[in-house]
Amino acid sequence: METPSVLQAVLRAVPLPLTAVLVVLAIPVLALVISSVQTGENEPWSLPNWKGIPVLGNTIQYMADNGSFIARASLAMRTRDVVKFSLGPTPVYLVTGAQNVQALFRKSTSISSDKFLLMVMGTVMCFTPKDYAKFANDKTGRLPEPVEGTAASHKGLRYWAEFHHHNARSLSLTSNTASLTAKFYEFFQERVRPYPVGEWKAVNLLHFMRSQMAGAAIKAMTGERLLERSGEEDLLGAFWDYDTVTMRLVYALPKWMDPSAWRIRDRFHQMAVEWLKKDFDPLSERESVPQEIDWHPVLGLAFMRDYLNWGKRIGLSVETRAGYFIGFLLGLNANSIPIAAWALFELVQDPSLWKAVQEEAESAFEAHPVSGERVLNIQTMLGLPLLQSVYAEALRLHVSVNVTREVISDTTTIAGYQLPKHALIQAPTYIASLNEKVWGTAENSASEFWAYRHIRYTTIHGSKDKKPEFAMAAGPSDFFPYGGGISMCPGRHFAKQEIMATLAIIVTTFDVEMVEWVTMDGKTRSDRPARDDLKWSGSAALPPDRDMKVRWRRRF
Ligand code: HEM
Repeated sequence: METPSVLQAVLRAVPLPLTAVLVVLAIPVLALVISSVQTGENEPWSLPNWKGIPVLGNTIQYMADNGSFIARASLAMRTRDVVKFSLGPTPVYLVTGAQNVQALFRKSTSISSDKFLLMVMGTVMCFTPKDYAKFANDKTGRLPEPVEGTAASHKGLRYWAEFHHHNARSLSLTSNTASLTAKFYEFFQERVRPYPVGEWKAVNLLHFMRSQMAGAAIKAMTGERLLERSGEEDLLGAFWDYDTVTMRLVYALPKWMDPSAWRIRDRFHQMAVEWLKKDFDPLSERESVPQEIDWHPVLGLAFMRDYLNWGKRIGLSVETRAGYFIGFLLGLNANSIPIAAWALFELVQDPSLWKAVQEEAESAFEAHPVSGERVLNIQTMLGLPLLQSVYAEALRLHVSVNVTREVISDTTTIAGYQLPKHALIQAPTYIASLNEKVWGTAENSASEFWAYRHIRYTTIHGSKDKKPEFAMAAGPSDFFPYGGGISMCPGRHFAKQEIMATLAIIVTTFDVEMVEWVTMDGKTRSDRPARDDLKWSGSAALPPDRDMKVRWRRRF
């Protein structure tokens, strides 16, 4: 069971005056640090400190209750495109609006996405201090050509460029995504098939997705040995616990202040270390598995094998390799699964929508030319307008990532404001994708799930009939759940295929009826529907804070 961080516990348990006293005690030290960070000229409007707590007010709220922080910032950003606040000693500029968001995603020598990843490497991804330093000292960037002026002073490997090549590029390749989707589809089907045809069974949907969708995705990516080694239930339990503490780790409170978060991380990390040490490395050394073998039961998919062997080749420790591997598992599951669950919740609550998606999804299944087995044609599925619209709507409503960049040149300009070196710029997806002016219509406000929001009807040539087509209801500056630019999520193609395939399989395989909302223990009836769990605000997809109990019956 996850325990709150010290900061959260203090905020919950201590009456504000005392919290304020604690904070005020820290002010002299912080004021000193803050005064040493240059701020830019021509400053944008500053967000007032939370509860009037001087210096640290916004930092406390950002770290302990990011959801409320973003809600407060969102109000301020109704009339402003840039708002400033301080996160500890670092000035942060929140931005919204097409030009500002696009400026973040453009190729640039002034801003970089490496800082945020470094924060993650040192905490969530368990890099050893020695390996962390290799990345921290490499200023040459991710592109094939080093950042101007850095090549001469750089010695040794270009870690960022290598990392980007293996991590991001490999997953962006269509062939790798196709392999992953094919395996995921196979293993997810295996988990749906055992349900008896025609018999009603009770299922908690979120729990089902967190166990079966995650189990199938991990097996597809890494083979079956990792799951068998600790037992699937234990491994997934450790994974979801780890997922719960990532925000606490990123805004790293020292271990002594928040030991449980680090213990939870270390437990899951250790499972990956054991797998690498006892299964992956010995077998990779004994046999060279050719690239043509796409999926191996102990070593996983070819591109994942390559990624893990790359770390070894360039001298990263087994702890660091296990660390970037568990970071990858986080990418693989922590966002797609809540989004798929939210989409399912919506479909179950609206039987006519379920039926419409079911009929549409049926059209993407066909008989396999050799075995005659019913299979999903992924390309056809990706073109289904309603299913795509449901997927996009779930992402729009439930992803809250503060896409982060650091100013790395002496200064840079956004919306006419000069931002100083080392300042952070953040574009919160939650502000852009809930903007009423952009997404709202007379019938459907921006905050509502409307399955048909991203569908337009076009005339069929020579006919009076109209045909539905998928078209995002707004542009990429208002919808960027996968970030953008060089560090844009490399898993986005797989995520889309995984989420849509999961929905297509479930709606076509089962008839479903809602029973009730339940709390996260899976048993206790909840008197309200699920809401976004804002503990994840700023970092990822927001999971539902309630589960939905349904009964379903296999149709064939
Ligand atoms: C709904 C699903 C997903 C969402 C909303 C999501 C969102 C994001 C976002 C916002 C970023 C940072 C982008 C930026 O800085 O501009 C990111 C990075 C990343 N994601 Fe995803 N992601 C999803 C699924 C996945 C999947 C399935 C994988 C792996 C199979 C994955 C792997 C990664 C990796 C490795 C990075 C780091 C990229 C880098 O910095 O070079 N993600 N993701």
